[in-house]
Amino acid sequence: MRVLEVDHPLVAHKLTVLRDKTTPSPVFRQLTEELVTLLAYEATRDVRTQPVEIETPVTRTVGTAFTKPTPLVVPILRAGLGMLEGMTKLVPTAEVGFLGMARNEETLEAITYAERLPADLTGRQVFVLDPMLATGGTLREAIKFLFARGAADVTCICLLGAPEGLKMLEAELGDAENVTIVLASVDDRLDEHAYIVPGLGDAGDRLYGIAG
Ligand SMILES: O=P(O)(O)OC[C@H]1O[C@H](OP(=O)(O)OP(=O)(O)O)[C@H](O)[C@@H]1O
Ligand SMILES: O=c1cc[nH]c(=O)[nH]1
Ligand SMILES: [Mg+2]
Repeated sequence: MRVLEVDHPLVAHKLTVLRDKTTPSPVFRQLTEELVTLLAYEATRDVRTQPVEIETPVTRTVGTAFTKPTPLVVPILRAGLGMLEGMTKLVPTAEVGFLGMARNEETLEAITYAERLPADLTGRQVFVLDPMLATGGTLREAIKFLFARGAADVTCICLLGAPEGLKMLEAELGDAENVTIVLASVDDRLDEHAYIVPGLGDAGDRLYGIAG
């Protein structure tokens, strides 16, 4: 498993405003989108491409095109939905599948309540979007699910991660060369409720309001 913490002043600045508890939802949504676009630039470095011959107004030349089938982007509902627009802006030809998952806040177990993905993901490159990697339970289940469907490799784009969650994923998937986690920051720790510290609070609530 590869972990890439993106070190860039634009990312650091936007993340600081995002963390601020006085930042209202509309600004939070806008910043999330902008951050994902910056992270996606790094996360797509190994996207599969092939040479393609084209004609410019001047001459014929060989350029680069995505290899088919195109990448599949999977936002994890709810909070991951706030990252979708930022990703598809950069990769507009990507297909999009959905996973609805929620962490039980008492047991911390991740449950899957919705799934709309191609039945066969054989050979597909998959980009998972979820802003928070706390205990890592949600991403572990999502990654397992995608490999069970045949995905070739999985890159998770997150805003924040906790060392505890990364350690757990490393222990479970450490040998997997086809898993990459790209984050804006690896924070300090989890608190007693398994919230990321310093974190940004509940990403879903800050994007969309309090869950029922
Ligand atoms: O690493 P974990 O400990 O599993 O926690 C992280 C998960 O918690 C949040 O979702 P949540 O369950 O709050 O659902 P929501 O997006 O609907 O708010 C977050 O978006 C992750 O999916
Ligand atoms: O800090 C955290 C942990 C889990 N889910 C969130 O939205 N935030
Ligand atoms: Mg939530």
